[in-house]
Amino acid sequence: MSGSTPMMRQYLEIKEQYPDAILFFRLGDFYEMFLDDAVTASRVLDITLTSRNKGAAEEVPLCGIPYHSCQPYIARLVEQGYKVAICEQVEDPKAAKGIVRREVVRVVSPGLVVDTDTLEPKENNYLLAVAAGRPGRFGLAVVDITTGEFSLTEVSEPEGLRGELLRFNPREVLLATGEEGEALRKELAGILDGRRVEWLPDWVLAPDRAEGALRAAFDDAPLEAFGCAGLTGAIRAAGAVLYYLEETQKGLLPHLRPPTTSQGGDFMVIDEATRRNLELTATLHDGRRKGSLLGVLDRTVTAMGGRLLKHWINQPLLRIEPIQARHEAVAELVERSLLRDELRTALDGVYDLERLNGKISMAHANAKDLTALRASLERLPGLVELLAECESPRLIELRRNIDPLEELCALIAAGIVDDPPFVLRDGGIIRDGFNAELDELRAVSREGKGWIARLESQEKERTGISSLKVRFNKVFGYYIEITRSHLARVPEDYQRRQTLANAERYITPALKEYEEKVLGAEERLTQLEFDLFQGLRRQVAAEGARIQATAAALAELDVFTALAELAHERDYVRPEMDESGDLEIREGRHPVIEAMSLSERFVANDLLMDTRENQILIITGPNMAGKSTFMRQVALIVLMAQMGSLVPAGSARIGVVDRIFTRVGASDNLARGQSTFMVEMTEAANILRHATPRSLIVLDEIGRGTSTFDGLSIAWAVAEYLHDVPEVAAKTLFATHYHELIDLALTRERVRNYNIAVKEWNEQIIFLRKIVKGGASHSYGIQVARLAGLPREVIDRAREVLKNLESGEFEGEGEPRLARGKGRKKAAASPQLSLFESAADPLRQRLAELDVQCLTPLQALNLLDELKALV
Ligand SMILES: Nc1ncnc2c1ncn2[C@@H]1O[C@H](COP(=O)(O)OP(=O)(O)OP(=O)(O)O)[C@@H](O)[C@H]1O
Repeated sequence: MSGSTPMMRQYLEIKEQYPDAILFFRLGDFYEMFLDDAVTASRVLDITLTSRNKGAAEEVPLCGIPYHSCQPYIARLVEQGYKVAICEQVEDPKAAKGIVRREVVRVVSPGLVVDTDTLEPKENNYLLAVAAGRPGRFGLAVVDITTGEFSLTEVSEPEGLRGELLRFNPREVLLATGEEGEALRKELAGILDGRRVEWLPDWVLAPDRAEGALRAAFDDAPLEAFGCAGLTGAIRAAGAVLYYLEETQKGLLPHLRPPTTSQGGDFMVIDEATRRNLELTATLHDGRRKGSLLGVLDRTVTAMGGRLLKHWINQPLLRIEPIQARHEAVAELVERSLLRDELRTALDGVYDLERLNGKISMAHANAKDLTALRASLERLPGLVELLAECESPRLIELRRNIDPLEELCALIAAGIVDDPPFVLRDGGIIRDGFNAELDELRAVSREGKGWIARLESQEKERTGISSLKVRFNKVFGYYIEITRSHLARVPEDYQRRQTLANAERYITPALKEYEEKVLGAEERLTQLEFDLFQGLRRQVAAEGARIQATAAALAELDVFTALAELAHERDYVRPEMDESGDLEIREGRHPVIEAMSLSERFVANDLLMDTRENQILIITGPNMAGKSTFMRQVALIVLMAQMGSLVPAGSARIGVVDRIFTRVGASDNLARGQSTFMVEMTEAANILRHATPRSLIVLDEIGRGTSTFDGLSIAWAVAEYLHDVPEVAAKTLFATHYHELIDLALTRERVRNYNIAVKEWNEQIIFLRKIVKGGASHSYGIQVARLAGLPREVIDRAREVLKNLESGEFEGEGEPRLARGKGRKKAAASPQLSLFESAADPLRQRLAELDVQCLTPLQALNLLDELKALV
């Protein structure tokens, strides 16, 4: 219907290839959108919707934006999750026979933004592909096209996959159509919200094709070079990413780095729940950086450093030597405060070399980007010299890795003026003396302009007309303008060109001669400048790998100096690292809470955990006492130590931890269609399945989301399991309001009780914030409720009810009912406990038949259910 004109036919043909994108169709100085695209774009961009052939049967909705200010419009559409295909005129309209040839030159989507002005400087903008690997394994490929970073990972559990997705936090995710993609979408439910999902045809991910594409992208290197040989999932995901880049960027990106591959075992594993709960890079309540660990730690002065720091927080190390190497570098910079200041001052003037390099190699960079590169490179010799003083091996290595790129710096300095314009087509970019032809053309143009400028005063004098003016416009070029009242004095040699209401415009042969010179020279000039600029940009792009290597070294240097600055300011210490499995922290503090302005001073606390005597610490104490704070602070100190930072403590000895698990609070995950309790149990099951004796577990009030007895039973069983089963015997911090759990220490040798001290005073409680040995006898829930302002009657009645409950909780001899009985088979030597003292015989029998060793956590849960039914 709308294809009645050749242009519309061309439009529809192109649009057919990009059905899911909004097509920006270049028409002269505008990008036009038609039909449904126009309706959508006019709504999202708030621009006027008009139509072609208005009123006719073939009315076509239409809207447009000027091409020279298209960036903000593209950014807004992409921000809203749309994909934009940019279709340009690819031949000169003057030279075209018939309709101008048009092609899509680039597609922009949330994961493919190259206009770095619209991106957060200290955040990567990731595009991520997920693909299934060998049974039970998942591969991921991640790209940031602004920096050229490309990495592959394989994980072996769905939890790991979700954790990785959260770690990279991509704006766009690539999945294969068909069953595989559908299954992955279900697996990632909740996590994909707010991210664009692009569905790729499944043949793209065929293992052979993907492998071929990956190798072809990097000089046919063998897969071993990328460390991904045999990792089918990672290779397939890489194939997906490369395909999408090829399709949308029209050719691969020259600055894309060969991928690096990581697998389980390289970094500390932090699952999805733990990442969120510990608020590593975003807070739980508003998802912002401020208030998170990253928010506190980030003192970097460059965008590259900011992004690297985030990586480090997200990927703490496991091997002692590299951890210590980082500590040593930071510690040296803490000591040398003058050097640190100088380094930070020098780094402060360094622009985002990674993204500049990306722009340069994708040919998006303008002259200002090259001067920014030059200004950054000029800092390098100074930085290298400052680093010459350093002694720690990592800093010495960084110094070696900084390539001063002096010839590149000199090239840009010689070629580009100090403060060039943003626009590339209007000249004024290339420095005098860089190119002889350019200098000559400039001289001609200058001379001509000078002659024309002098003409005005000469002619005024010759004609005696004081209001005579020499002017220029695009239609007539240069002309002489004389007002009506002086027409009588116009000389013979003036030739009239135009008559206005109160003036006449003239030219002279000499004026036209000079005009030709000037305009000819200028036209040639701008073209030549543009060509020279492009040549320069290509020369710089050819050194992309060196720029990237230097950028990486600078980013790391920035992170070291930033961590040192923070450590100095907040009085952190260098932790001692070993493989002992112990955690010994003196005067530890919570890095984020201590940095907030509290009404009270932050109270430091000690901790001792090991695998011999202090494996499980049961922490009791009233609400609001500081249990969660204490446990999180331990986890954060361990994580900070292993990422290479110094830690907020008086002293610390950290036995390297392989995973940190947390089960904290009630984090609803209704998006996954699970209840609060179900989420809690799923997380607990995950912990029991994956913990190792080298792990650290933080359990905050497990079992709270169900009835008291059910919850207590589960908490009890979980603690016993962590104690008794050697394969999962992780160091565990277990905060609880079930005071019955204190009794676990009676029967389990590596369980210790602690509580957070409070003082009672006039029915009030005073929080002392000190962790002390022993269990708390009391939860003071009612006092805290009173602090919160519950009405007096409610508080009084609660006291009464509590009294009744408490009297029922103990038996005649004052023993808690829970502390008696048979307990698990394993603890034969200890006093026997049973939760089910009064149960009838079938229950006993069922219990006796049980082989606890053979139960999975899920079976254990089902069993509990069954046992309860028997009761
Ligand atoms: N060591 C400390 N020094 C100073 N203030 C602290 C300390 N620990 C905790 N606080 C303050 O107490 C508040 C409550 O702490 P937290 O949430 O850890 O208590 P909790 O015992 O886990 O409470 P609940 O059992 O109700 O969850 C914190 O928000 C913080 O402001």
